[in-house]
Amino acid sequence: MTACADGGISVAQSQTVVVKIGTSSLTKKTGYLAISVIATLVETLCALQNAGHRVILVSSGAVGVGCARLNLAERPKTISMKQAVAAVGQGRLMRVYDDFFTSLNQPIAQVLLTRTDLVQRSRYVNSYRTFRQLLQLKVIPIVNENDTVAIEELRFGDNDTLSAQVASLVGADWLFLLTDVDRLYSADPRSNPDAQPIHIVEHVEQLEDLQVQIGDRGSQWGTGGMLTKIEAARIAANAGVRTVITDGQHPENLIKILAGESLGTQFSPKKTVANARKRWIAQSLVPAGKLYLDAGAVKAIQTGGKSLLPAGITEIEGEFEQRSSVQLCDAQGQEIARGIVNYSHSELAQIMGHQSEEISKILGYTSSDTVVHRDNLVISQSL
Ligand SMILES: Nc1ncnc2c1ncn2[C@@H]1O[C@H](COP(=O)(O)OP(=O)(O)O)[C@@H](O)[C@H]1O
Ligand SMILES: N[C@@H](CCC(=O)OP(=O)(O)O)C(=O)O
Repeated sequence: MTACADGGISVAQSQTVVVKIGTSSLTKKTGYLAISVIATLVETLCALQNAGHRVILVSSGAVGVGCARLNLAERPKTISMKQAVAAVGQGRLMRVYDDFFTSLNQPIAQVLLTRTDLVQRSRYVNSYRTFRQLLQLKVIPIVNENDTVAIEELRFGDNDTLSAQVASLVGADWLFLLTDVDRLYSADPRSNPDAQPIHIVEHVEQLEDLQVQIGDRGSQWGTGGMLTKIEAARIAANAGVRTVITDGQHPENLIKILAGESLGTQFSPKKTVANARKRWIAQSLVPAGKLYLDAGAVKAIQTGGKSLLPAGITEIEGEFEQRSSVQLCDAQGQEIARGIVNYSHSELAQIMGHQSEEISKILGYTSSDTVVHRDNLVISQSL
């Protein structure tokens, strides 16, 4: 990759590209499919695939298309209704994609994920292998959340986050978020006509300094608005993926952006990236509890790169088993790290504040000298 004079990036080699398209771009105000957008999207993805890139499409639209099919005027409010409507829409959506891709002789695959699929390490690795195999077969996987079976506590909830997790899982080079605005603005351009366009974001944290106002409400059919797109860009940047928020009405712009044109808002990836296992701990696992630490333990973890010992724990919150993910917090409740625990909450209640040598006397056995080993611990600032 080389930097262009206008700030864009020019790409010569084969890249792994994840493209997410939102409901607001796939459907018209009437709720019916935006056929010309889908046709251009399909042509663009096939062109990228034929140019030697590996392509994954994350497509929303199951709920929106299901609503149109059932003549519902607004997005369902109850979970069971949403799940039923998504089941109607997902099949139709894939039928349309298959017709378009087949006319360009491009095989596709449907991959429906729930958050649980990425929480368990073996399923996470298995999902990675499936994507790798599909890409080797030159198939374009089309991913969506498995809305019909996902339970509330273990949902991605929005496809921006899902697409970033997929980009991190497969080690993508690019994540494109296609939406109904052409880029990020200093405020929601729908309600602020004076909002200023933002072309490049070197660090996601910089948005706070720039005082960018991010509406959390999406369009009529969209889910997360800009908030979830920024969160997706943060997850992707931490995984070394470059994110671009760009206009869903013009999917053909993807080719221009890959060729170096500066369109949309580009988020630079981090230069040093945590390894895949640490990213899985920080981004895919859902914390089941909190451990509050004394100042000495906070310092040992934050600056000393040490494991967490029982002596440094002052309080435990939540009920969890061994090998669960927990948040490690300072006395003020601020998260400083995340990690996988070697003891359950009831075991920790007995050994907290004690020296590691006392564990076997208190519990009658020792699973480990550490509560969270440093290999299973990720500092929050680093991600
Ligand atoms: N700072 C901002 N810059 C651009 N758009 C914003 C901003 N804050 C909120 N938005 C809103 O986010 C919407 C896109 O989110 P959403 O409707 O969820 O899209 P999608 O269906 O593509 O995921 C835009 O239509 C816009 O009104
Ligand atoms: N999984 C849902 C989409 C959820 C979602 O994030 O929607 P959007 O904000 O339009 O990208 C569906 O297929 O309807």
